[in-house]
Amino acid sequence: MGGTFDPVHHGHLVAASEVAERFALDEVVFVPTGEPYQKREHLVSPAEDRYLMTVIATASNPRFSVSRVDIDRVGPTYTVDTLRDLRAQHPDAELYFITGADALAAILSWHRVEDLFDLAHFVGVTRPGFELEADHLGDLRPGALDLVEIPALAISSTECRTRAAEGRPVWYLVPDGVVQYISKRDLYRPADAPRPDGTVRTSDPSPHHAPPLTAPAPPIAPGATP
Ligand SMILES: Nc1ncnc2c1ncn2[C@@H]1O[C@H](COP(=O)(O)OP(=O)(O)OP(=O)(O)O)[C@@H](O)[C@H]1O
Ligand SMILES: O=C(O)c1ccc[n+]([C@@H]2O[C@H](COP(=O)([O-])O)[C@@H](O)[C@H]2O)c1
Repeated sequence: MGGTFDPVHHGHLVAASEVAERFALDEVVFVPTGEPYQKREHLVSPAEDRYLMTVIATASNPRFSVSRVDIDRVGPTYTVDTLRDLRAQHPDAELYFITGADALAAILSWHRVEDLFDLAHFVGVTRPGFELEADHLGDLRPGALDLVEIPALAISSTECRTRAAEGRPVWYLVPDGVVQYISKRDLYRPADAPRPDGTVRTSDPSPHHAPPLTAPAPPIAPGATP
């Protein structure tokens, strides 16, 4: 399952879990994008932060793992490269690529879309506010896509970022460890916004690499804002 995961939220996790169950998948590999070129106009958090949040969010599920293939590749992230790299790492695996209805609607604009369906079977999951239609693939490859109805969770990373920026809670939209990571790294808050302790950040979080996590994040009581 590819995504920008800025931050990863329960909509992503439920989608992965539902598809894993439906297709009896052995493993779901979350692949945070390196350079999500179609989101360039927005400010995207450093790849290492998005990677670490995804590791934290998936750690409790033995069937979930996180791959660095996209964040370690230089240049715009294209799914055709993601799938080729994963295929090289797992030559005997049957690959499925999980997308939400919104991403699926734009799939014809993806780089080398004509090659994608040789590399993986595509699974589109329902998402509140978006139509899920096989027509989005045009007549590229009949049978290359399955559509799966999942429990509707109207959660988006945009909403989580907006809430965090405004000092509103993201508890229960994202896993607890991700709430703590957002707080620890001071993600999404405007640089001049006062923190809960009254201090003001003097510089943005490092643009490319998060500092090593040498100590666990201090516990934050539910109800406190990140
Ligand atoms: N609530 C959800 N339900 C189902 N699928 C989702 C949901 N949120 C995201 N997805 C899917 O997960 C994948 C990764 O999404 P992404 O990381 O861009 O999250 P997002 O919430 O869409 O982010 P943003 O709001 O920043 O655009 C995409 O295929 C997307 O369609
Ligand atoms: O290959 C492409 O051209 C392409 C264009 C847009 C998105 N994708 C992939 O779609 C997945 C979801 O992307 P996003 O931007 O909605 O987080 C992620 O794995 C992206 O790399 C891929």
